[in-house]
Amino acid sequence: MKQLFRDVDGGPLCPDGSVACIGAFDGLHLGHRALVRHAAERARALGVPLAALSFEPLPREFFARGAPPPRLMLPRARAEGLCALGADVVGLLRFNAGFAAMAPDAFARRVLSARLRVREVWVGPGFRYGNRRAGDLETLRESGARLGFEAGEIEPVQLDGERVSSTRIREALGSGDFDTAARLLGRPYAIGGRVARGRQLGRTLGYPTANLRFGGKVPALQGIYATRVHGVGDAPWPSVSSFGTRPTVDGVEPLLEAHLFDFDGDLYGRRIEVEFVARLRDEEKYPDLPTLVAQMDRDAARARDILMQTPQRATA
Ligand SMILES: Cc1cc2nc3c(=O)[nH]c(=O)nc-3n(C[C@H](O)[C@H](O)[C@H](O)COP(=O)(O)O)c2cc1C
Ligand SMILES: Nc1ncnc2c1ncn2[C@@H]1O[C@H](COP(=O)(O)OP(=O)(O)O)[C@@H](O)[C@H]1O
Repeated sequence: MKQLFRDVDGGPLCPDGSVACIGAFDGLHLGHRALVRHAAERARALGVPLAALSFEPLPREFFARGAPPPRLMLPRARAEGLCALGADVVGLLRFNAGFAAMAPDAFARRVLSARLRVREVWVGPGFRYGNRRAGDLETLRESGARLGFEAGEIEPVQLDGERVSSTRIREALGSGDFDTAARLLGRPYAIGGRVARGRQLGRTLGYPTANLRFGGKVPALQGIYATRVHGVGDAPWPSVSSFGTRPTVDGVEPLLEAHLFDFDGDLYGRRIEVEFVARLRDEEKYPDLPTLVAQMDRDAARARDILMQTPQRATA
């Protein structure tokens, strides 16, 4: 990670100026990538750093409160992805009541001007910001005229005649359509994290599983999947994974658990990425553990077959 900040106020982060791009950036799909890459080119042309601005929690999570909408990626993966696309500074601004109440011009003054000394700001089509979503490209340009920056928006990125959006990706993931999700994302859908300890029951069932927490967020998919785990061997590791609350063992917190085929070793604390290849079924509550294990045997056999027949999806 290059430089991460979370607060609206504080000292200038880019004293010699910057180019900024702003978005929720959930998923970092083809549209987000086009925006960040364009802003990165502008930053290079002007010889200043690129600041990518996003929010945590996501605005729609903040407003939904009780029933937050599912999300595609955790903040760490989003920040790392933004850096990989060319951001030198990443802002994951704390989206709280105070932030939501900020007028558009105050956002421009405090964040864009005081903290980042922006010279250009780039946003996606239809971008809105500030209290009651009152800010748009026009208000950004008005603030810029006073504060000394320019603002622009990129063309919408389309796929199959429709705009690429996080909503379309959530829908594709929900129905297990990983080909469509991968085409919208420009890479296969994967969830990364650090392997945590569980109840150590898996090994007694013959299925040790590397567990990833989803940080209390609502994932965009649930069920049993054929997967490939990145970060263990040199090549993606064939595996079968469960993403759910484990009703059979009275689980509560949703966990992503990956069982790596023909692997025996300690993964605790390791950073891995679980790439989703195909959906096998919904999670079920079984009457006892032998019934669950018999089903896991069938899941594992099917996952092996599918993985053998499915080539690695490409990254754009
Ligand atoms: C392929 C696979 C399928 C699973 N299917 C279910 C399921 O349908 N219902 C369920 O309650 N748990 C399911 N689980 C989760 C197990 O209950 C869990 O892995 C087990 O309790 C071990 O937990 P531990 O990692 O905390 O030791 C599945 C796990 C795997 C690897
Ligand atoms: N084939 C395997 N797939 C996944 N994890 C494995 C495997 N073999 C050993 N492990 C290790 O065992 C741990 C999982 O064992 P498990 O009994 O399910 O414990 P826990 O409940 O703590 O996840 C993993 O985190 C990893 O360190």
